[in-house]
Amino acid sequence: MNQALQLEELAVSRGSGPVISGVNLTVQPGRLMALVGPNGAGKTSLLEAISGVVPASSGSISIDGTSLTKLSRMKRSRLGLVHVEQGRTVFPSLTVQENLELTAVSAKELDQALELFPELQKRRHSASGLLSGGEQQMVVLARAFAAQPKYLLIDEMSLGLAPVVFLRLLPIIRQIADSGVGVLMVEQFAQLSLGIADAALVVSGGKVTYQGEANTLLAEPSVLHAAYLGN
Ligand SMILES: Nc1ncnc2c1ncn2[C@@H]1O[C@H](COP(=O)(O)OP(=O)(O)OP(=O)(O)O)[C@@H](O)[C@H]1O
Repeated sequence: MNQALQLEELAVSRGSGPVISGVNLTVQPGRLMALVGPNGAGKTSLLEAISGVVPASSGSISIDGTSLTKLSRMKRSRLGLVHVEQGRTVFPSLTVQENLELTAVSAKELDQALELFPELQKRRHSASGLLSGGEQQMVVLARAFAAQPKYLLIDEMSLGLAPVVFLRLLPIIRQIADSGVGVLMVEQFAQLSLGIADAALVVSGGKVTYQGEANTLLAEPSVLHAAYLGN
């Protein structure tokens, strides 16, 4: 069986009309793909179509050979697809541990998720609303990891964070991929996300304008620039 999150000729329409078309991609377990592109390119819409927040207008989505295209959001998550949506926050009155208990498969997964974040272990019994913005994003990420995803979609983890705080999260996202999770990460800080990624996908104007090794884009900024411009 083909172990991967796979999209074939995926298209998405929103109120304004088509926003994504003809997307083909494969994310394998243990691999990290950075999805970058200009504002309004359709990156969030693409993640939302994969997890089932919005329907795909055509094309197919599958994980490990099982088609997701017609499945509800809940069924997709039961198959191991976890989506950290843009602007997702903690439940502030719940402690760190209680936030993780909402998704953790068992106490073992909860502890494994906390092991990724020594900062959170120390604050395990603190109300999450009392944590810093960066620590709250760690709770969001830990909560996603505690759900034991096979494939993880992460949308703009850096939103509202100082770059220095985001820099602390990047190696943890790499660690999550190295533990065997396939990660597709949308990020406005293209260079930083490409720096930890294996593969890159650039979307501009709703179409894929680059797909390949992340290193190639880091080594050739002109290729990245051209892809952003839709060339
Ligand atoms: N809920 C919605 N209803 C109608 N149109 C939408 C909706 N959300 C997004 N769009 C439109 O879809 C297009 C793609 O937006 P999307 O948010 O997917 O892009 P993006 O690449 O994630 O942008 P950004 O980097 O600014 O978040 C835009 O033209 C946007 O106006």
